[in-house]
Amino acid sequence: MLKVDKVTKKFGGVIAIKDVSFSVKPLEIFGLIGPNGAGKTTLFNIITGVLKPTSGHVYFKDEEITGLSPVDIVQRGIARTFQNIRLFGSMSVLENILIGFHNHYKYNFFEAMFRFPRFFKEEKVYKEKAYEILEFLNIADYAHSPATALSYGNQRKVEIARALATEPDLLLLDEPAAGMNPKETEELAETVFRLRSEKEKTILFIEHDMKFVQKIADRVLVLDYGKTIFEGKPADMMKDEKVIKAYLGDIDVES
Ligand SMILES: Nc1ncnc2c1ncn2[C@@H]1O[C@H](COP(=O)(O)OP(=O)(O)OP(=O)(O)O)[C@@H](O)[C@H]1O
Repeated sequence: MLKVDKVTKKFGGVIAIKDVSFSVKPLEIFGLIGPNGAGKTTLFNIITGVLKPTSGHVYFKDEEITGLSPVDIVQRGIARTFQNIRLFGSMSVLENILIGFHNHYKYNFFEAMFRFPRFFKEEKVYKEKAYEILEFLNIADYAHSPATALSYGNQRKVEIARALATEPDLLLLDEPAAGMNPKETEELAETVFRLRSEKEKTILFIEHDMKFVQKIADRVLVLDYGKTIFEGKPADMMKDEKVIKAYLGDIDVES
C-alpha cells in the first residue's frame, strides 16, 4: 500500500530523516515511534506532500507520489490528522466534515453561487455521507454543535471524521491519543480497529502512549535521530535494547 524507500530529509545542516525505508501493507495498523525530534512528523509531512525529501522515494499503491502536492496526494487516497487539533472552531461539527468533502465536490463556483440544482443534489449526498461518518464515530448527536464545544476526545474524532470524508485508503494519525483520558484512549483503540474491519482503512500512526501502541499496532518502526533503530512487532520492540536505551528508558511505559 505505502512504500518509503531510502528517504533522507535535510534542513540546512540538520538531518531530520536519514535513509529510512519501510512498507505498510494493506489493512495493516503500523506505528511510528521515537523520542521527540526523531523525525516522525517530518516523515508524515513527506508522505503527505507538505515537504519534499532531499533524496529517496515514496510509493502509494505501486505509483510514485514523491513530491506531489498535498491536494494530489489526498485525491490519491491518503488523509491525515494533526498532532494539534486543527478544527474550525466557529463552525459546526457537520460543517467541519463537509470541508473534508471539498476535494470531491463536482459543482463549480458559479453553480454553487447561483445554487443550481446540481449543487443542491450534491450537497444533500455529502450531508448524508457526513452523517454516516458521524454515526460511525458515535458523534452524530453533536452534528450542529460548534466543534470547540466538544470534549477533547470527541474533537479528535471530528478530526478523524474530516479525514475520512476525503475517502482515503490510508489514514495517517499524528498522536491520536495525546491528551486523552484512559476511557477515551480505550474507545480510540476500538475506533481504529473498526476503521480497519468495517471501513477497510490502512492506518499509519505516530504515538508516544506505549500501552496504546502495544494494543493496536501490528508492526512498528522506531526512529532515533532520523535513523531506523527497530522494525517489527510491538512486543519485540519493548524488549529491544537499542529501543530501551534510546527511548523507552525515559518514559513511563505503563502510562
Ligand atoms: N522546518 C524545519 N526546519 C528546520 N528543522 C526542522 C524543521 N522541521 C523539523 N526540523 C528538525 O528535524 C528534526 C526532526 O523533527 P520532527 O518534528 O520530525 O520530529 P518528531 O519525531 O516528529 O518529534 P515530536 O515527537 O516532538 O513531534 C528535529 O531536529 C527538528 O528540529
